[in-house]
Amino acid sequence: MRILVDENMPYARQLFSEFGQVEAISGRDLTPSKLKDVDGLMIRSVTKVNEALLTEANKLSFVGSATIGTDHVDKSLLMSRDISFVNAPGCNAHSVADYLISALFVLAQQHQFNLRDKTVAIIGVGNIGTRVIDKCEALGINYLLCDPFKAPADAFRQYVSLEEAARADIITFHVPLTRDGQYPTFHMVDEAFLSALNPGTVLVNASRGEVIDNKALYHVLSQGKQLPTVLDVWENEPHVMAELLPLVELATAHIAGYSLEGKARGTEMIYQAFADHCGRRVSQHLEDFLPHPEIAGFNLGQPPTPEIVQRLVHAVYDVRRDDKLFREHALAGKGFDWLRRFYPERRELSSAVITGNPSVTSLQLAPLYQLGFSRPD
Ligand SMILES: NC(=O)C1=CN([C@@H]2O[C@H](COP(=O)(O)OP(=O)(O)OC[C@H]3O[C@@H](n4cnc5c(N)ncnc54)[C@H](O)[C@@H]3O)[C@@H](O)[C@H]2O)C=CC1
Ligand SMILES: O=C(O)C(=O)[C@H](O)COP(=O)(O)O
Repeated sequence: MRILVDENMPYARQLFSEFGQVEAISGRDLTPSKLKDVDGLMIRSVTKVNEALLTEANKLSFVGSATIGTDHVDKSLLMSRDISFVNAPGCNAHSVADYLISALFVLAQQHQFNLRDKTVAIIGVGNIGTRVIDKCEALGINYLLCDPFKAPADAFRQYVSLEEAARADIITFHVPLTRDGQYPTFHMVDEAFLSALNPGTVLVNASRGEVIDNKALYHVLSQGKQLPTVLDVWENEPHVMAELLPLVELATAHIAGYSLEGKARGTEMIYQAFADHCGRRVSQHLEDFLPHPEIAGFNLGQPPTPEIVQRLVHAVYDVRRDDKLFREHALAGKGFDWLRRFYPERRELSSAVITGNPSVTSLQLAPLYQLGFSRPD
């Protein structure tokens, strides 16, 4: 059996070798001829799976994407050709939510506001949005939910319209990229949306670049409207709109989901699905591969104050590291893709165990666990 795996997929060679011959490829540069006589194709979001790519795919029976998003894959085409498709729902949801919290702490510091006085509108309440809710609750931040698909069937939570959500202090997008239907997300943030926002509204996009019309954003920001903006994703990646970069407060190379755990979980999920597809039992597990984190935990000598919580989060992941690298390299040559290919190891908050000395009660530590840190065994 021949299997192609994206080179940016941790542990893929070890896992998929048990099924046959594995070749690592650059997902963005995959050409049709590479798929001749290939049985399984394991990709990430940079590989567009369409008619053109599959012209020489004479044996392909399985495509796995180690990602949450699936907008890069023509699923009906795969179905029509009897090729199984599997993605990895939720694999890096914790990672994206960690990214958001790390970014909000930075903005709160830069703009001298208290997150507890702010309301966050969460647009898209799926795997990521739900984790963002947990983190907001852990930090005592108010939130509004906007998800027209979830709202009708969710008796436990209240939802608001996008117009109401737009009045929040912070708006964060966790939607898939869609172009059809009643609530498409393509350019859901356009010039009209941006113009209607109160000055000072914080915008965060860690979903897909095309959710925000980048030209409109540039236009509104360049006219001097204050909208502190965090962009992890960009229209036309890997080609970032250069003029927009200086106007954005935090800028990163589509790495919100790039914790080692998030990426490795994605690989493991499609490995398990491929084993099923082949009628085999899995014999390897992620926990056998993940290395010990550099920061294994913290022992608190006093109850956690907001400042301590921020320092703990930034000790595990500080988005300013990635923002700096982005500004130095993203616009040059293959900079955007290299920042992703050679992404420095980053761990999820859950990789750090929090304990306290006897003066710290478990009740005082509970919000840290809700935020995503781990409890001792
Ligand atoms: N920046 C990054 O590194 C990453 C980005 N993503 C992006 O985040 C997206 C969301 O991920 P998950 O939460 O795991 O997906 P999910 O499928 O669990 O949740 C998405 C939610 O968005 C809702 N939604 C769809 N259209 C909407 C609209 N017009 N308005 C409001 N809500 C809408 C859906 O009903 C659903 O509840 C992915 O599709 C992917 O594009 C995912 C992982 C990493
Ligand atoms: O999971 C998703 O959806 C994502 O956006 C990925 O984390 C993005 O990473 P690549 O697939 O582009 O490496």
